[in-house]
Amino acid sequence: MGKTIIISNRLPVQLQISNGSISAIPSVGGLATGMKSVHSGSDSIWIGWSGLTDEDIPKELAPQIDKALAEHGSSKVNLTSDEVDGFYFGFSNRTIWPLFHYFLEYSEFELESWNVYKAVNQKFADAILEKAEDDDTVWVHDYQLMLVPQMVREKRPNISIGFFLHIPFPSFEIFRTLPWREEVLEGLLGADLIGFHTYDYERHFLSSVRRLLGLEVSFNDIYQDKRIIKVDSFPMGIDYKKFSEAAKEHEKNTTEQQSDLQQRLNNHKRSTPDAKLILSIDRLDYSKGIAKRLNAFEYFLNKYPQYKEKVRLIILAVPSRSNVPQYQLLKKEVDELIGRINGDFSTVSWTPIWYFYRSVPFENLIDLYTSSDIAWLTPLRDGMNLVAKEYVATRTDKTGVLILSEMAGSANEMNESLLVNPNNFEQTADAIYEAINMPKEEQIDRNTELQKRLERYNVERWANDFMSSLKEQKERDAANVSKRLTEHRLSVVLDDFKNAKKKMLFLDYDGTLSGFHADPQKAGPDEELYALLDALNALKDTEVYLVSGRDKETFTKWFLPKKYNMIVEHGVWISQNGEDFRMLENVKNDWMEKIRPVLESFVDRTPGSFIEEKNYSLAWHYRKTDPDFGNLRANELNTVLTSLIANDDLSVLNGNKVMEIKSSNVNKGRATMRVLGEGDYDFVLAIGDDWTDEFMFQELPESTVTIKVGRQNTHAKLFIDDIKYVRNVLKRFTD
Ligand SMILES: O=P(O)(O)OC[C@H]1O[C@H](O[C@H]2O[C@H](CO)[C@@H](O)[C@H](O)[C@H]2O)[C@H](O)[C@@H](O)[C@@H]1O
Ligand SMILES: O=c1ccn([C@@H]2O[C@H](COP(=O)(O)OP(=O)(O)O)[C@@H](O)[C@H]2O)c(=O)[nH]1
Repeated sequence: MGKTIIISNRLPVQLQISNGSISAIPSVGGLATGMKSVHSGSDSIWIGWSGLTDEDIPKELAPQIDKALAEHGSSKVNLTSDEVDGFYFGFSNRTIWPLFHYFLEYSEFELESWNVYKAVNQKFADAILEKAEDDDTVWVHDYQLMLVPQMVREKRPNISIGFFLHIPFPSFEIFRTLPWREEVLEGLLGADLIGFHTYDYERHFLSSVRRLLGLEVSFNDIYQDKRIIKVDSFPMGIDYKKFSEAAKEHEKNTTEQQSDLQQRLNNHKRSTPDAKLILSIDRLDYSKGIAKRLNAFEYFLNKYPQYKEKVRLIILAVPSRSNVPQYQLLKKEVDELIGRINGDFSTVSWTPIWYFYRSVPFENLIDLYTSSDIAWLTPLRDGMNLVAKEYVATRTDKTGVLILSEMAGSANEMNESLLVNPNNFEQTADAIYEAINMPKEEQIDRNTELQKRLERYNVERWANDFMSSLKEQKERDAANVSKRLTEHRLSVVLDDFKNAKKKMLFLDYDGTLSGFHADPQKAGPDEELYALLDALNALKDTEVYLVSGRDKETFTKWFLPKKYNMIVEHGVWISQNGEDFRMLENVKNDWMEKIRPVLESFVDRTPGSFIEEKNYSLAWHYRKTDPDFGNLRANELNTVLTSLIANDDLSVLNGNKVMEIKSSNVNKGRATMRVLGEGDYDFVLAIGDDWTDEFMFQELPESTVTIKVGRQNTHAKLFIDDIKYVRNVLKRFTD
């Protein structure tokens, strides 16, 4: 097991140079604060941006910079100020951040900053490649580095790569507006495991992958050519012990040991013992809803005037991304709002809002958390919001009320808090009222549950879960690879084939010999395929059967003149040596009158779907339908049909974007077994791609070489990645 390489834009510390000397200050923001705890306890290296541009660093200080970072287990990626502008202040925070937080109107789509984003992602990938060995694990973090997984994968196909997104993944309707949406998805799919904070973000991502890349998704696996990518949700926790113990220590402080801030907070408590302190802490970011919170506070004071002079709101707004115009505007808006509210409501002995625009050291954070009766955290959108968790962790006596926005990822796990929609002032004002008046016992009950969960699923557990899931995914991949039809395995199969006396090849058509097309009639054979099938049919002592679910008219047109052997409609019809099709099974089709209207009603209600009518079966195709909607309708149809056909001898086959209703005693396994019974074959091969081919894989004799096209679960013994490879393999039989 190799080392772990953590990679993120923000390192655990930010370097500053003043008067020729370097200082390292802790980074603010959930990614850095949370990952810091994970990093400190392991032998990982952390690669990221130091916070200084190349232009900021005098040549003579360069070695000291590396040394200062190495003390924190970190190493840097060098960025020029133009790169920081285009990559960080540009594409990351003027395009992706607003878009992924549903601020579509703030998103700028500039080709120039996209190009810088790509180039800088390449720089980060190169920094990993420089340090990584094949048995290392690379853990890439966040939206600034979404192209890195694929860039590393290209150069190191076997390395283990995890990616975690710390912000929301927006719904498809929002994500689709990004001009470079496919590139971003493909970048992420370079990872083996992609993690999100919540199931909602995960399903939005999967929906975009299905719709924009057309990839097959089964549960939380994405099937991409030769790889399976796992997607899952891992809600990030906090270093619970660090916060709860700091709070316990804090209680022991004598007055002299207390910070200035704590003394100021104490004065407040002393002067107005029955007044409540409400705390709001965020980076100054429009996604955090600070301006809205101020308006809601004003609304509260007007709705419940009895609380004037009885509540005080402390706003800690941490400076963030101040080169981005939207953040500058927000700063102005917040300053003005606070000025106005304080102007309107202040009395001689009371200012309703205390405002701090800065970041504070850890000990002051603990002062604020432990002194506040209520934490009011109502982002408009937030990937997780760790502050909410930190506040609860510091409540050593279990009192305190958390008012949390439904739009924060943490709301999913913090049901015992007062959850509000930040846009609903009425509800928010009532929540503040409820928080002020909540009996102590109820506060304790709620926090007891919250603390139990936060203590159990802490940041260490979160990181371990992610890493074990990544490891499992790699092992699963390796197990899968053990079934791949490698060159070595193929040569064994070819030897057996050559040494056999009487040989049989069963070949499925769609998805095996030919690719899919939205219109099945357009997926006809090409010249290369005819040439291949001619060559196979010319082989000595070898019989070849095309085994398909297709109707006999289509195969008559495509293949009868070639005199290929064919089994169609899953085994209803057979044609041998160019003879007309004859029935292999005695089946009826009078049931179709009952089923057809049901399928027609589904076609009417499912745009893009259509019915294919065969002699003895009906198929409902939904390849052209929106994938989520198609699957939903397919499930619905399955339920309707299952009850409808309960007394008939019919079954429903769920194929690749098609549902087919046919006689139960017809399937490819039974049909191929009948043909096989006509001779004494000592080599049999069956190859197919979908569910209907599993009948062959299961029913043919154990010695059969069964090959699945694709990576989905199968009864076949071997798998092949794609159609192109199928053709190459079959060509080898003719050499
Ligand atoms: O690095 P910055 O541009 O200064 O921004 C600070 C971080 O903000 C974002 O934090 C997110 O991660 C938290 C932990 O998972 C989560 O609780 C929060 O909801 C997110 O907004 C950003 O994702 C990080 O990359 C930044 O470093
Ligand atoms: O002055 C401050 C204020 C906040 N924080 C930390 O910044 C993080 C904020 O993370 P959160 O997930 O709430 O939001 P983000 O800023 O990452 O969007 C939390 O761990 C806080 O403890 C900090 O280090 N110094």
